[in-house]
Amino acid sequence: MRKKIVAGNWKMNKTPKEAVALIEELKPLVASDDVEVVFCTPDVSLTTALEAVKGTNIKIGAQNMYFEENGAYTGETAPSMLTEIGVGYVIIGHSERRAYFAETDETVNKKVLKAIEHKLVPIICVGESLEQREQGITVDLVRLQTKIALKDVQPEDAKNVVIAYEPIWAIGTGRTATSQQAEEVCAAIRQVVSEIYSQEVAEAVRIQYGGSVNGANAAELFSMPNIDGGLVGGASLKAEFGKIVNYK
Ligand SMILES: O=C(CO)COP(=O)(O)O
Repeated sequence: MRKKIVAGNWKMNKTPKEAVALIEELKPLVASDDVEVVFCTPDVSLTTALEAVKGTNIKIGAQNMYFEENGAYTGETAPSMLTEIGVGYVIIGHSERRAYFAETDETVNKKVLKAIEHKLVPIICVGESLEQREQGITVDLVRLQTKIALKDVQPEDAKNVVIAYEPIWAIGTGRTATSQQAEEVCAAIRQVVSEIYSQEVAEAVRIQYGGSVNGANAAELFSMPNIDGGLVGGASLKAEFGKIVNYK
């Protein structure tokens, strides 16, 4: 049985002080033995966030990292900088990074490989635009994004990655994919993982849905057979996140 994983992507929200206040508010609400809970905070809040979650099951993740070890890459964060402070997860290839910061399937793959080398769990984001959905190429596109992201990833490592299916048209719009739409694409992702590796790897890999997940729709989405939790934006910054984690 795959353990569900619900991650909050805080995006560029909350100063370090605000992050602590939010974590203190959410701590009692997100307590769960069944669900892995991750808060992905801005980099400058990671240290205080790690302090704030001590003694709980909550894990802390970053929202991005670079694929080099160190060097002249102004403004970037190296994987060892994350692991040294105790970060365990990192979002890779979010559609906002692809749209505003020129990330490509190839840089996503480099980051995934580097994250794995450093024993960070990558949360790899894939998903189509509205135009692509209307063209009927969603599954083709998401298959391709998944294949390129996992290039050269070894089967044992692939079992531990998390893939987040986030249709761009559903992000921050209040327009959630229906559970059938989300399930169809998450099933297609699991199918491509089984084609690349094996049924065993496909059964192990966790696939999240993201895009306007809220307290009211989480239960239906997360009960679908191929949806193993969610990557949550707006609603992860509110008490509502507790309802999403405890969706049952
Ligand atoms: O982009 C998202 C999570 O990474 C989803 O954002 P919203 O939940 O705000 O739609």
